[in-house]
Order: sequence, then structure tokens, then C-alpha cells
Amino acid sequence: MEDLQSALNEQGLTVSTVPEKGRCLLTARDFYPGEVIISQEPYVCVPNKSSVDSRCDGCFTSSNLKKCSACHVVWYCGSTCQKLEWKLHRLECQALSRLDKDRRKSVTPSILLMVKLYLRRKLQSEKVIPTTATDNYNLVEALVSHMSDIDEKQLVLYAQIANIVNFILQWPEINIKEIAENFSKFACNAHTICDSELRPLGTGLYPVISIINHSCLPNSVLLFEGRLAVIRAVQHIPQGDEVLISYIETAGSTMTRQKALKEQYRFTCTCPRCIKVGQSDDIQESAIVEGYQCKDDRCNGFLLRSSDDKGFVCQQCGLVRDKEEIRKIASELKLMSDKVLMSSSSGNYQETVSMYQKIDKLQRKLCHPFSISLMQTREKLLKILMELQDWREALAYCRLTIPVYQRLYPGFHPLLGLQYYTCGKLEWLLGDTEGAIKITSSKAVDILRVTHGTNTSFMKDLVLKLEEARAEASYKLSSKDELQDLP
Ligand SMILES: C[S@@+](CC[C@H](N)C(=O)[O-])C[C@H]1O[C@@H](n2cnc3c(N)ncnc32)[C@H](O)[C@@H]1O
Repeated sequence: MEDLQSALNEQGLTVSTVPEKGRCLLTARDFYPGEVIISQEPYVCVPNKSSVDSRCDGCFTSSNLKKCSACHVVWYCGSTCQKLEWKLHRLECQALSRLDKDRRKSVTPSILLMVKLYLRRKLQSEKVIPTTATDNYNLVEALVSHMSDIDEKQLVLYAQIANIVNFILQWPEINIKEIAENFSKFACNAHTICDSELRPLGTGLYPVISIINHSCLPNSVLLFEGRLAVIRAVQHIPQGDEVLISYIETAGSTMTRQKALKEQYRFTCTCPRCIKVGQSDDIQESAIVEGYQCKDDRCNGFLLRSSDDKGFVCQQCGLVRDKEEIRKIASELKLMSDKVLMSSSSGNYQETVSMYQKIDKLQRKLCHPFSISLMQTREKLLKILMELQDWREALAYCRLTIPVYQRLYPGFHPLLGLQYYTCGKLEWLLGDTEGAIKITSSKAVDILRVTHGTNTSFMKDLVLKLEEARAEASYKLSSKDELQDLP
């Protein structure tokens, strides 16, 4: 702990404890928007397992992969990643190779993550892999597990997968209870590793980053550069303040956020957004993001349950929407949502688009224009239309989501920056270089340079694209001028 304190002190940070949260990370100097507060390589990590594409165990890329010829479980993109992982994989490979074919296929990423955790601990204790103040198993031991809060069913599940890990490792001295506790630690400490566009790639355990607590109104953001976890300030954080990130999607209502935090992280959030629960502006916000549209579709009012509980009353124009009518649309939507899932898993994009468009139409009848469900449907349409390279339609949906993003997220939020980025990219693809410049430069870049930093390859590419767009726009402008000058 002392080693960790002095390593953190050098970075302008300190670890402390608060009764209601446990450990926390505090700043020992001021940090400014876009500044890296701390970064860490994973203690262990695994790529996601997907039926469509595998990923390299070293860098998580999905291209040019070759399966390990001995264990047939792990993939590498080349000798660099293979060599980098070799010390650990040598032991992992031996263990996995002992399994029969069917058992190997059923090894999930979380089981692999646990196997790696034990192997890395062994290699560090045998000094095959060096330890440092920020890279050692003691830090994993210090992570919260919330074992006493876990219900019987979950405990049984953890014990079952702990037995699988035991079966793979076959170490006589292994402690099943400890493995089960480590699974519980994964649940509230592991992070989903994403690419720059926030697409999930894998899972990693970062024991120092895991000291950082949650807020639904965070002052920092966690993003990844490859497997490196990077925490950046998104606002000025004065010396002595706590570094806070968000563990969950913050767009939801207070009830939704609190439920997600309780279920996975086992605490009740008391951040500045959450303490407003039940206050009139919090009730209004919930009714907007998760509630219904006024009966008069020209009215933007939000609806609250009527006193006789027979319907919902618009707080702007007073019109009442019947509960039964709402229930009918909601059950129709549920049916359609089940159907669209089947259609999208069958890979029929065109059919999926038309089904999502029907859902969109129905949701517009039911939900408030700033509803999260409606925005999520449009997000899905945007993604599929981009797959289909229907840039024009995709742009139309992307534009519809922007006002909702602006409302749901604080100014420097990676999702908001990325949505502007997608909008700009689509305008660029459609040849609208002036629009693309305006949106990409003034909005996306302004946000992403804070959340993503300026030195990442993603940002460098973005700035380069922007310069290209600017050059093209000025070329177009000068050609227009030249044409006008012609006699
Ligand atoms: C990733 S850990 C964060 C570090 C943790 N405080 C510790 O002592 O190791 C997540 C756990 O920290 C606690 N926690 C995080 N944010 C919190 C908050 N805003 N309020 C209360 N507890 C919080 C919860 O117990 C949660 O399961």
C-alpha cells in the first residue's frame, strides 16, 4: 500500500478511504480537461468471444489471426503479440490442451480471465514476471468483492464456474472459495475494454483504476488505447477532489441508474444527480426520458400518472392519455421488438430496417420525443443503414439522435462527441464537405480532444480527415469563384 501511495503521489494522486464508499482516489494537484490523470495496463485481460470474429489475445485485433496450434483456444495476429503473451500462455496452453475438444469450446472469456489471473499470480510469485507497485497481486486482493451481499443462487453459480477453473488448472492447493470470491470481484471491478468508438473488444482487470469510485455526474472518463486504460479529466478537478468516473450508461432516469448500480456494484449512489430522486425536476426528467408522449403530438409536455391512476396527464396542456391505450401500444411494441431480434440475428438487414422503422413509428406515438427507447431504435437503424451503406438514410437518423444526446449527456461526453463524429463522417461520405467541416470540427473534435486526448491514432486520423475536408471545401469554393469570373 505504501509503495502504491508513493507511486501515485508521483502522479499527483493519493488513495484515501471514506466510510460509505471504501477506498477512493483523490487528486494531490489540480487536473484540467483532457489531461490524463492515470493510465494502467491490465493485470489480466481477455478478448470477447464472438461467433463471427475472434480476436488476438495480445492486441484484440480481429484481422490476420492464427489459432494457437497447441490449445486451439487462443488466437494471435502475429509473432509480436504471441511473444508478448508467451510466458503466461505457455502455462495456459498446457492447461487448456489437457481438455477435450468439447470442454475447450465451452471455455468462456470470464473463465479464461480467471485462469490468467491465477497463472499471472503464480508467475509473479516465482519472479518469472516482475512486480511493481502498481502491478502485483496484492492489489487484486484489495479489491471489493461484496461476497456477503450475494444471494445463494449467484454463489452457487460462482462455485460452479470456480470448479471449472479448478478443473482446468488442476492445482492441488487451489482454493475454490477464493476463486468464487474472485469472480465476485470481477463483477464489480472488471472493465469492458472498448475501441475508440466505444465498441466492446474484451474485458480487463485494472486494480489501480478499480480504486476509482462512481458518479452519475463524473469529472473524468475511462477510455482505452489498445489495452491501456486511460482516465482523463473532463472538467477542472481541483486539488483534493475525488476522481470519479461513471460505471454505467448515465442516460437513464435516476431509478434506472440506481437499479443498475445496486444490481452490479451493490451500492446506492448519492451523487449530485441521485440525491435529487423524488424531487420535481428529477420526476420531470424521468417522465421525459422514460415516459410517454402527449396525446396531442404537437405538444412536447411530459406526462405524469393521474390521481385516479386511470391514465397519464400531460403537465403542459392537461390532456389525459388512457392507460389501456398505452398498454396496447406497449404490448404491440414488445411483440415487434421480439420479432426484430429474430430478424437481425438471421442477418436479413433490409427486413430488420423496415421492422425498426415500424417500431420507430409506434414509439413516436407512445414515447416522449426525448425518450431513450426511441433514441436507441434510431441508433440501431443508424448502425444497420451504415452496414448497408445507405449513407443518406443513416444521416437522417443520426441527425434525429443529436438533440437527444445533447440533452442526455454533459458537454464533454465521449458518446456525444462520437455521435457528432458519425454525423460528420456521413456528411463527408455524401459529399457535403462544408457541413462535415462544421459539425466534425467545431463539435466532435472539441469534445473528443478532451475525452480521447490529442495523441491517439483515432484523433490523429480524425484531424487529418478534417484537414482533407477543409482542403476539399476551399477547392470547391475557389472553383466556384473561378466559374463566376468567367466572361
Ligand atoms: C471498482 S470499486 C471502487 C473502489 C472501492 N471503493 C474500493 O474500496 O476498492 C467499486 C465499489 O466501490 C464502491 N463504490 C463505488 N462508487 C461508489 C459510490 N458512489 N458510492 C458508494 N460506494 C461506491 C461500491 O462498493 C462498488 O461496488
